[in-house]
Amino acid sequence: MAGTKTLLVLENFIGGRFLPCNSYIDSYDPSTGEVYSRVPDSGKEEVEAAVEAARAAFPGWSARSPQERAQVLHRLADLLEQSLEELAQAESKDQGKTITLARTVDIPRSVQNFRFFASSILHHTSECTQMDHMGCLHYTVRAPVGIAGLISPWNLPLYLLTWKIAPAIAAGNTVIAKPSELTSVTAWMMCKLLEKAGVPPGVVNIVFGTGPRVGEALVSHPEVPLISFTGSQPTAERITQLSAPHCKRLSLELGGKNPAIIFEDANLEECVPTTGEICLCTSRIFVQKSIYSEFLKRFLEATRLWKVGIPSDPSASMGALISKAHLEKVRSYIKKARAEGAQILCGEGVDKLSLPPRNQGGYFMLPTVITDIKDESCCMKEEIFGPVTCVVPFDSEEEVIKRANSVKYGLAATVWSSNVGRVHRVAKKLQSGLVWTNCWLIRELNLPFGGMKSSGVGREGAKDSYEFFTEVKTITIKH
Ligand SMILES: NC(=O)C1=CN([C@@H]2O[C@H](COP(=O)(O)OP(=O)(O)OC[C@H]3O[C@@H](n4cnc5c(N)ncnc54)[C@H](O)[C@@H]3O)[C@@H](O)[C@H]2O)C=CC1
Ligand SMILES: N/C(=C\C=C\C(=O)O)C(=O)O
Repeated sequence: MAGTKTLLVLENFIGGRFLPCNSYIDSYDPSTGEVYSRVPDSGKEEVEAAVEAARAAFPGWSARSPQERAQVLHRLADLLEQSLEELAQAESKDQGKTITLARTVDIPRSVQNFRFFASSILHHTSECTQMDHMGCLHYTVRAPVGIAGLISPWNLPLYLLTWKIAPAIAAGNTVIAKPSELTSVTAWMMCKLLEKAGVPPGVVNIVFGTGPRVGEALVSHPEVPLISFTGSQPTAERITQLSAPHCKRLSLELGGKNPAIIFEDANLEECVPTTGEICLCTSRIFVQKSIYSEFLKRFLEATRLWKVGIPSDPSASMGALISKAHLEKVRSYIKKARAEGAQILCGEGVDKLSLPPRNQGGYFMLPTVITDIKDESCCMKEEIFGPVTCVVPFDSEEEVIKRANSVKYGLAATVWSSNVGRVHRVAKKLQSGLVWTNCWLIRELNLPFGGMKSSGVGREGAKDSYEFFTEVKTITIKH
C-alpha cells in the first residue's frame, strides 16, 4: 500500500470525543480504484462505549424543550452550510458522484434535513377525546424512545444519514449512527461541527465499520430499542432477524425496481430527460406501442448526451460507481441480458468510455439501455442499482398496471400522461409507496416516504419520523 502516510484516517466519535480504533479498513477512491482513506473497523467494544455515552446523555437532552433542541439543529445546519463546498468535495471524492451533484443535491439536502426537522418538531400536537357520559377525558403524550440505532448506505451518504439523525435528536433521542464503510468521510467531518453547534457530548455518536461487525453489534444491543435502516433487502432481513428477540421497532427503507409508464398522450419533451444510483430511479420503462419507436429514439439520443467523467469535472453528468464489486455486479446483469437475447442499444459493451490515464482503474461505466427483454428476466425483476434501464412496449392501461406490479418491490413509480383521469386511476392501482405523475423526484418532506412490499417497512417524513422516534402513551382521566 504505497503512500500510507498521506491516507486520511477517520476516528469514531463517541461521547463528544474522537477515538482511535484497534483496526482499520481501507477505503477506495472510486474514480481511481486507489486506497485513499482508512475507516475504523469497529465492533462490539465501540458499540458498548457508544451506548454508555448515549445513555448518559439521554436524560439531559430529552429534558430540553423542543425549542431548545431546534436551536441546536439550526446551528448545525448553518455550520454545515458554511462548509458546503468542503463537504461537497469530500462527498464527491469518497462516493464517486459528480461534484455538481454533491454541491447541488447531497449537501444542500443534508442542511435542509436539520432545518426541516428543527421546524417540524415545533408543530406536533397530541390527540384528546372526551367521554363525557363516563366522566372521562383521554389524551395521548409522546416521549423520545431512548437510544436510536441508525444505519445508512453509500449512495447518498450524508443526505440519508442526516435524514435519520435530525428527526431522532429533534424528538429528544440520543443516537448511535453507522454510515456505510464505503462512504464514511462526510459523517466524520460533520462530527467536527457538533460541539460548536451545541450538541452535547453523547447525543450523536458515530461508529464506523462494516455491517457484519459493528452494524450487527448495534442492531443486537439490548439497550438500543429502535433501528432505522436504509439499504438492501437482504440486510434488512438480517436486521429483522437480529431485532426479533428484543422486539425492536424497525424502520426499513429498501430498494426498488421502479417503473415509468409512458402513455401515448405523454409530453415526451418532459419525460425523456427525467427517466434515468438512487433507490428512486426508474429501471423499467414501459412505453405505449404507438409512441415506442419515437420515445426510444429520443431516449437514446438523451442517454448518449450523458457525459461520464471524473467526479471533479463540473461538466460530467455521471461519475464513478461506488466499488469494484458493485461495478462487476451491474455489468453481470448486462451480460445476462445479452445471453438472454436482449438488445443492448447503447453503453456497456457498445460504446467506448474515454477516461484520463489516472482514472483507468476507476469504477466507471456508460449508461446502458436494454430492449427486447422479457418481464421475467432478472434485469426486469431485480434491483441492479446502476445506470441500466430496460425499455419495453405495452398495449393497454390494464396490462401495464399488471406488469408494473409484477415485481417484489414497491418503492416508486412515475406515470406520464396528459389524461388527468388516467393518471389518478393508474397512480391508485400501482403497488408503490410513491407515485410521481408527469414529474420525478419532487420531494415534499412533510409527507410519508417509503415503500411497500419488499421495498420496506414504515415511512419517514415529518409526522411519520416523529411517530417512529417517539413512544406514545394514552392517558385516561376520570373527573
Ligand atoms: N436505499 C436503497 O435502496 C439502497 C439499496 N442498495 C442495494 O443494496 C445493494 C448492496 O449495497 P450495500 O451498500 O452493500 O447495501 P447494504 O444493505 O449491505 O448496506 C447498507 C448499510 O447496512 C450496513 N450493513 C450491512 N450488513 C449489515 C448487517 N448484517 N447488520 C447491520 N448493518 C449492516 C452496511 O454497512 C451499510 O451501512 C446495492 O447493490 C443495491 O442494490 C444499496 C444502498 C441503498
Ligand atoms: N432512500 C433513498 C433516497 C431518498 C431520497 C429522499 O429522501 O429524497 C435511497 O436512494 O436509498
